[in-house]
Amino acid sequence: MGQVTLRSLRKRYGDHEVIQGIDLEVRDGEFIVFVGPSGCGKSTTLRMIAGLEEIDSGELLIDGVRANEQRPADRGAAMVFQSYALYPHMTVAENMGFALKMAGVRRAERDEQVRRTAEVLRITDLLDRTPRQLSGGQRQRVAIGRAIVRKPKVFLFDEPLSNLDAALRVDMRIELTRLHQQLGTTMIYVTHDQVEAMTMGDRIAVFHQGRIEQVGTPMALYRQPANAFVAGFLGAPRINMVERPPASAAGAARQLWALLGGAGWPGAARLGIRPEHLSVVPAPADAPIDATSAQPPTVPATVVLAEHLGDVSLLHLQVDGVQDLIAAKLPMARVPLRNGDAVRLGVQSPETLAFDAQARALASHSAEAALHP
Ligand SMILES: Nc1ncnc2c1ncn2[C@@H]1O[C@H](COP(=O)(O)OP(=O)(O)OP(=O)(O)O)[C@@H](O)[C@H]1O
Repeated sequence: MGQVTLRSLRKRYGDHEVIQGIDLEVRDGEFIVFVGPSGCGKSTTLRMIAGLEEIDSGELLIDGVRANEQRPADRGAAMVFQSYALYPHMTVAENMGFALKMAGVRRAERDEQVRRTAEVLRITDLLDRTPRQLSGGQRQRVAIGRAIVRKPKVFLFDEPLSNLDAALRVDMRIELTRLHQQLGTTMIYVTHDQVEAMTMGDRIAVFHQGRIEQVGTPMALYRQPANAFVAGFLGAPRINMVERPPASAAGAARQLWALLGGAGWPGAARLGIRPEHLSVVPAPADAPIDATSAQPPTVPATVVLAEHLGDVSLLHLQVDGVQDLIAAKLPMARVPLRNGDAVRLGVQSPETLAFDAQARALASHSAEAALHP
């Protein structure tokens, strides 16, 4: 079993309350990702679960038993750090077997467990090396191996991939996901990388300023964020946020609001649309719009920056009277668009999100009808 319950958890450093009452139920066998910007309290929460930080108030339960006062070694949690924290003078095998040695496990049994774990992680040929003789990715595997041999109820990962280069991070993401499927052990994984969160977690907890904003599956958070912060944190490029235009705004700004279905959201202060839900076609900005045409409506825009990435193109567009640039993500444009080109911006998929003045998401109702009356 490896169920972790946080009840009204709080932590203060001096005058600064860095954890402001966190409630969370991590299910047995789940891979949950804590994600959020730097300083939002992810690591502190993880360290309180590990027993490396004291809990000021609230309750931590592991498998239903209060763990606030338990020593770290008695909690059944094993932590893997960003810095690997390997003993430099020990071999890989000694590093991996050290915790078992301290726990008084006999040599033969220790060696057997280290051998089996090394096979799972495919590092058998590295067992006699010292950490200095390993690459970053290999060191990280050893650090994970050292946690596995202890057969913990819960793995705690603190940004374990952030010292690796981009290609290796992708490999290790796959590796860790595979390991989770193989072991079935609860994993709590801290990262500020939204791609890791989206691809690895059964569920994601989005942290912000010492609180959890929302917990849910990656797709639920992506498609039904509770507020503008969660909507903006998941997804790259970020979701486009368009403020309700004042009556005096340029015609294009009001057209954009209408294009996004603003009429269906009387209480909305702003609308959000993801870059992949927009469409862009080349067009002279001053071409007359045929009001009787059956073509879906579009808005004139100008390409400020076109990034052609091979598979997709990212276009950053200026719409007259709209403060922020609008990002659109398209399959690599057949007609290559260049900086300065005039285009027409449309909506490909009617997945607009709406937020009130307090940045809370409004429930969807007639927005789709407004987009396609
Ligand atoms: N030992 C400490 N003493 C004082 N303040 C601390 C201490 N540890 C963390 N903090 C503060 O607590 C807040 C939360 O830190 P924490 O490390 O949990 O954030 P995080 O979300 O993990 O950020 P990062 O992604 O940058 O690691 C920050 O404002 C940090 O400066």
